[in-house]
Amino acid sequence: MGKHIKIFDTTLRDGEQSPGCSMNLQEKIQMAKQLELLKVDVIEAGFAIASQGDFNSVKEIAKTVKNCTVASLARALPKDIDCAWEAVKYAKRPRIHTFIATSDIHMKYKLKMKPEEVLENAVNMVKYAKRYCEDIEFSAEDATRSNPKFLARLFEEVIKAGATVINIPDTVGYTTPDEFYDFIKTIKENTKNIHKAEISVHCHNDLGMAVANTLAAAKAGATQFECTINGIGERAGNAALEEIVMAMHTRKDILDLYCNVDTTQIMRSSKLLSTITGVHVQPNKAIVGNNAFAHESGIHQHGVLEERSTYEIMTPQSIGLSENKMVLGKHSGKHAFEDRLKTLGYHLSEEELMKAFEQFKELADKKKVVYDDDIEVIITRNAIENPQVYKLERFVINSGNTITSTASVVLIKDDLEIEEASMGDGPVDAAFKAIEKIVGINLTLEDYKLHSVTEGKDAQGEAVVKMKHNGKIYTGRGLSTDIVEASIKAYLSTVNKILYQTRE
Ligand SMILES: CC(=O)SCCNC(=O)CCNC(=O)[C@H](O)C(C)(C)COP(=O)(O)OP(=O)(O)OC[C@H]1O[C@@H](n2cnc3c(N)ncnc32)[C@H](O)[C@@H]1OP(=O)(O)O
Ligand SMILES: CC(C)C(=O)C(=O)O
Ligand SMILES: [Mg+2]
Repeated sequence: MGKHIKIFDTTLRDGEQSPGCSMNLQEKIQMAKQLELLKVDVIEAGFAIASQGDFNSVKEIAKTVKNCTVASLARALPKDIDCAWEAVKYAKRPRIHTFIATSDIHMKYKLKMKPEEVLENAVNMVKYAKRYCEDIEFSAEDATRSNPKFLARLFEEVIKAGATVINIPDTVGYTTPDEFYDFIKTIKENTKNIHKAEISVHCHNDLGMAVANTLAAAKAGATQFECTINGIGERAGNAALEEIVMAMHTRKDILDLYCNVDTTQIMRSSKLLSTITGVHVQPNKAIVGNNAFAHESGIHQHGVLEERSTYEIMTPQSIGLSENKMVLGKHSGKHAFEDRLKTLGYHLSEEELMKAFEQFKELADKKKVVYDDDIEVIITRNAIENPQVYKLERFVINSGNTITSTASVVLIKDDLEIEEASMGDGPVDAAFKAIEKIVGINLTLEDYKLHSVTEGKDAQGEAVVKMKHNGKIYTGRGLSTDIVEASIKAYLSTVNKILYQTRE
């Protein structure tokens, strides 16, 4: 089973300190309920003295949440502790979390206090908080840049004063995994009564090592991890809860740690937070990023289709996603394309498949993502296509609002290139006139429509043209991410239809 780790979620406190991540009362309550479903052990609901709104949020969360400890942060000041208690006292399991900085830099420049004053203050405030509440967490802010001997002495005294949890924050995200391991080991070895308190760690991500540092701390004896959903928090954020939890889950073989978190609630928690704050996670974010369970390249898609574990170390279901994503794009291969066709209900012959795949690759070179709609369009267009007498090779358009549009079009017929140029009333008209010169049949344009048939900024446009020839109307369609090209293709498809239907 391994060592049990308590998960202390500070999304609503440190997380909320991220620029742009403020939440109102209702949003905080909603998020707290989701954290309860996620089964975290502690919810740090806010910093009660920060504002009336924060006080109300902590108080309402304390009243609402039943299955987690609810904590409020408080500076080492009586007024902060009074306020924190007034807010958390409604909780089934309340905690006051008080802190003071212990590094020389913070003590000298920020607090303007001597180390002995800081120590005395810390002890007095833990005693003060203890009058209210049994569960007291004490944090030594900027611990990793503090003198370990001083820190051990201070911890020993605050444990004597009643602290139940000793938190060792890497406030500025400065440490490294090996260093943090050694640091905690030293603290443990030099704090005589350390066994009377839980050791907690709180890592920031300034150097991108918050999760690694957190996990390294467990080996040295930490049993509470402080973290946030999506890794939000001051500056570069805090250790991301989903990364810590899934690392423990996926690598139990070497980490030998477990926690109570229901991993299937991870995605929902991440999405709820993004929706509330309007701050989206980067697509390549571990665990909860849009691409974390997506495969675009052919070799990977083929591997995953054969056996998921070739390229997936966790199941999407384990974090609450229904399935992985096969994104079709220019790096995709035939296996994934054929698999998608089957999912869409198409069973093509080898020849049809090769043709459709070629068209798909051509399209994928122009579009970032080829959606199911794009594929449907390729297949249905192929099914209703007439033999192509003329094929578009290339075209050049010169157009603008102060010049007459000109088009030069090259078509292929019987493996020969035929080129013509023309002026026109706009780029499409110029292109149509150039084609007319090449094909030499008499056509009257009756109708011309253009619309988007697929999604995205690079959606495909479909042009539909109706042409009159010898008293009969012929319809042609053309598809491209470029609307002039779609129009030319539509025109050519009409021409080919006429030539096919009037052949002798
Ligand atoms: C590492 C962390 O994440 S710490 C938590 C950071 N979070 C926040 O600061 C968010 C909420 N903060 C706030 O709303 C405000 O800063 C308040 C209400 C806490 C304090 O506001 P103000 O009274 O206006 O003080 P201000 O924020 O400008 O300065 C901080 C004061 O707290 C003191 N202080 C800082 N930390 C501590 C501490 N742990 N214990 C005691 N005093 C402290 C500073 O020395 C400074 O004191 P001074 O006013 O006597 O110079
Ligand atoms: C208040 C403490 C725990 C903190 O957020 C930090 O040191 O980063
Ligand atoms: Mg912090």
